Amino acid sequence: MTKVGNYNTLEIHINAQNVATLELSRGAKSNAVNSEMWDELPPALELLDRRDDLRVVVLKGHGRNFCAGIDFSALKGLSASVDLSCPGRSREALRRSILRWQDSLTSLEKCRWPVIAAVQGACVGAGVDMITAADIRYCSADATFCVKEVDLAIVADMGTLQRLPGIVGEGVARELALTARIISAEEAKRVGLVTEVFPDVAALYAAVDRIAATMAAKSPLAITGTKRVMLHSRDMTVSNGLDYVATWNSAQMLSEDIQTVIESLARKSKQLPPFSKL
Ligand SMILES: CC/C=C\C=C\CC(=O)SCCNC(=O)CCNC(=O)[C@H](O)C(C)(C)COP(=O)(O)OP(=O)(O)OC[C@H]1O[C@@H](n2cnc3c(N)ncnc32)[C@H](O)[C@@H]1OP(=O)(O)O
Repeated sequence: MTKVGNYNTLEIHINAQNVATLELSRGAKSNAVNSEMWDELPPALELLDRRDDLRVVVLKGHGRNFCAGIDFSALKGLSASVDLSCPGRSREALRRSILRWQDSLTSLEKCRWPVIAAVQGACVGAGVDMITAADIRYCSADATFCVKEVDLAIVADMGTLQRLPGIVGEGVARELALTARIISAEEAKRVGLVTEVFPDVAALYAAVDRIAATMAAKSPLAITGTKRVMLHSRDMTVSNGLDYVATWNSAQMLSEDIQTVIESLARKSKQLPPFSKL
């Protein structure tokens, strides 16, 4: 494991399979997202995005809970930071702060490498925003999920209302967002918020390591292209998505990775061949 970057609220390690672990490291505060964490996420993900040798990012939370949502100090700081002498300027400043924090979580989507969220304990508010921007979600049996914002008298504005319907369906997303009901790991699996539930955190992390290693062994061109095309298609019509992937593949299908796979299949090899870094 090699540690990369230097952050106060995050820890990043990269293992021998080129899988990065991005850990929220405010365990003592249930990984509540303070203003420093909002600021540190984009450069951390840009650093991972830039690395040609990487293959997968695993997003974890240190300690008992995955993420307790926005740190109440950041929420207070947001309104305290605006200049109340001019309502127009105040609202413009607030809007820009909200957009900047939205971008912070969207950096999980912008990272070309797939992001797997591994959730234990509580995942609340901004924690749900965060995992809905990941590509795949798994959890341990003690995990709970809550779209908490209406209980704080706010409209969720960091991505859950936009991304959750595509993951669990419109009806379930509305029920969760309008009631702020806490759901268990089992219910999260039933509604499709997570793909699998593991008995405990050790089993969760072991399984995620295995899954990440499997993905890391595949063609990085195919993996990054699949993430990009699926994100593009999510926000487009089917015909627009098909057109996009035709253009994408006309640029990618001449890759040496495809030749390598075809040669390996011709040798009747049971294993994937090694692929060079991007
Ligand atoms: C522009 C707006 C942008 C973003 C908006 C986002 C909206 C949201 O995120 S809404 C959700 C806000 N979060 C919450 O309401 C959760 C509050 N916390 C809890 O309910 C619980 O702490 C828990 C997450 C269920 C975990 O419970 P437990 O395991 O019993 O731990 P605790 O002892 O309660 O907490 C440990 C430690 O963490 C501190 N902490 C927890 N949450 C927050 C928080 N949101 N902000 C700041 N600090 C938090 C808690 O105070 C404890 O610290 P101590 O120093 O030990 O007191």
